[in-house]
Amino acid sequence: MEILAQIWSFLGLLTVLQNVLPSQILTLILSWYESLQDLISPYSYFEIPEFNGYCSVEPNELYRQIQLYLQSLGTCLNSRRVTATRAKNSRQISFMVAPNQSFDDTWNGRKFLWTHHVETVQESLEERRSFGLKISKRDREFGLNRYFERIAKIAEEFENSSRDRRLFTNNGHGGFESGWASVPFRHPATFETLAFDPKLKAEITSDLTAFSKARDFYSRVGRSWKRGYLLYGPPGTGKSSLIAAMANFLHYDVYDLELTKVSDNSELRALLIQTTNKSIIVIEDIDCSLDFSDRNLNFRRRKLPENRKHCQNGPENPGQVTLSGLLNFTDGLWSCCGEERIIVFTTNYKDAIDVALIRSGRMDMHIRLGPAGFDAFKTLACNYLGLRDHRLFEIIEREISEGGRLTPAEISEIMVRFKGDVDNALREVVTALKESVMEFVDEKTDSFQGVVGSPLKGFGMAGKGKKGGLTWQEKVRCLVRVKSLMRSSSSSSSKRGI
Ligand SMILES: Nc1ncnc2c1ncn2[C@@H]1O[C@H](COP(=O)(O)OP(=O)(O)OP(=O)(O)O)[C@@H](O)[C@H]1O
Ligand SMILES: [Mg+2]
Repeated sequence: MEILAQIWSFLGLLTVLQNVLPSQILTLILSWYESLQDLISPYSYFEIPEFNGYCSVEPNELYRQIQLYLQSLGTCLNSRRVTATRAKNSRQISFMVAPNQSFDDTWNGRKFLWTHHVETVQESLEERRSFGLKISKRDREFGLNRYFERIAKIAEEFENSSRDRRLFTNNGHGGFESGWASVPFRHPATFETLAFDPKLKAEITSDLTAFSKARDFYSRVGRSWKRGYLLYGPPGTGKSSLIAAMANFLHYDVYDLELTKVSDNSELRALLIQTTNKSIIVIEDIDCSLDFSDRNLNFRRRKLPENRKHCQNGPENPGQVTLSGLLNFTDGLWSCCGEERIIVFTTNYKDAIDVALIRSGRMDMHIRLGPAGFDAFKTLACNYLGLRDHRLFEIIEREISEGGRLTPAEISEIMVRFKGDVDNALREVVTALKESVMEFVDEKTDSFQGVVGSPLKGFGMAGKGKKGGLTWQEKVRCLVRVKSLMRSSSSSSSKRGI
């Protein structure tokens, strides 16, 4: 009350003085009064404006961090009025202290009183926003820096975990502005739902975590903060799903770059410099997308076109971007624009790629995805059928160990078809595994016969024809024999220096 009375009388005095004193003297008196107040008040006051400087458009990072920090408290904000908003196409609700309302924060036994100031500038009708902080002078000395550090940390974590991520694609119209089109990224794949070797999973997740925390490391060693992954393996083994899981794990945006739609290297550069930090740039089927001829003519003569027979665009239509153009961005001068980016190439045929593109430093981690092992099968059974164990698991494990090769996509397709009918789903998996063993044996016996003549001679199978009439058990036995024969034939070949 006493302070109020003081202010009231001061304001009265001020009005009188305003009429008699020049404005410079008035300003001086005001600032003396404020200094005096600061001296006797037990509190310190801070003003954190939205922009750095009065007429500046440069955002104040501290304001943004405080905003995120308050948002992270969500419904725990103990302000009398809270505004709740949701962006279009978003699932996230954001909470914020309503304009000109206050909020109490307590940390380490110290109190911080925040006020969200919003005032409208009369001439332009623009809103000027800031946060005001009131703390006791004692706390200012002891804990303010650490309190702001804590705010920055929580704000970053909240931003990473809550921001809506987007999936971008180059729409092929070219040009700087219209290069990328985007939709919200909501792929459900995670490392928990992915079915592959648990050791490999752990290796990838720890590599990603280490990368995302390595800002200081990369700047210390003088490298741009990015990492390359090459994912290779047959169709349906989970390459695209793994990319989605990586993006979900790190909370990154995804840029799906369709190289065949990029007209030339300069358009590629324009597209890539528009990509944001904390993103994964994906080039799928790299072997079908790139002209490898400019760096390595021998490679092209040697390996093309037979290595591109599988490409849908046809072996001779890989797009106009050259290997040099891409390398210039992956680790040339342009590689330093932007940070915290992951570049992922996928291919079904690793051998079809120029080694220059996938050497370490460019593609740091090479990940082979193959047919489902027993662990992968168990993950799929748990995801699709809700099963942790079943009497047929043992048989399935044996089939897989004896050479049954189904991709996770094939197994999931069976499980979707028989969902709700666990026994039949598993029986179907067993049958499909057996068939895959037979196909494998057929392939191998064919190729082996090409090398050393008929391997079936001497197996007691003569007269049954080349492969026909064999049961799958016979074929498995045959395969084991074929394998050992192939081993001995290759070792004798190498001894002979072939
Ligand atoms: N490892 C896996 N774990 C769980 N599901 C998988 C896995 N691999 C494949 N699938 C299932 O199969 C479907 C196809 O997989 P995905 O597109 O990731 O394969 P891909 O290796 O990228 O194939 P392609 O080489 O044809 O592009 C996915 O939608 C997913 O349901
Ligand atoms: Mg794919």
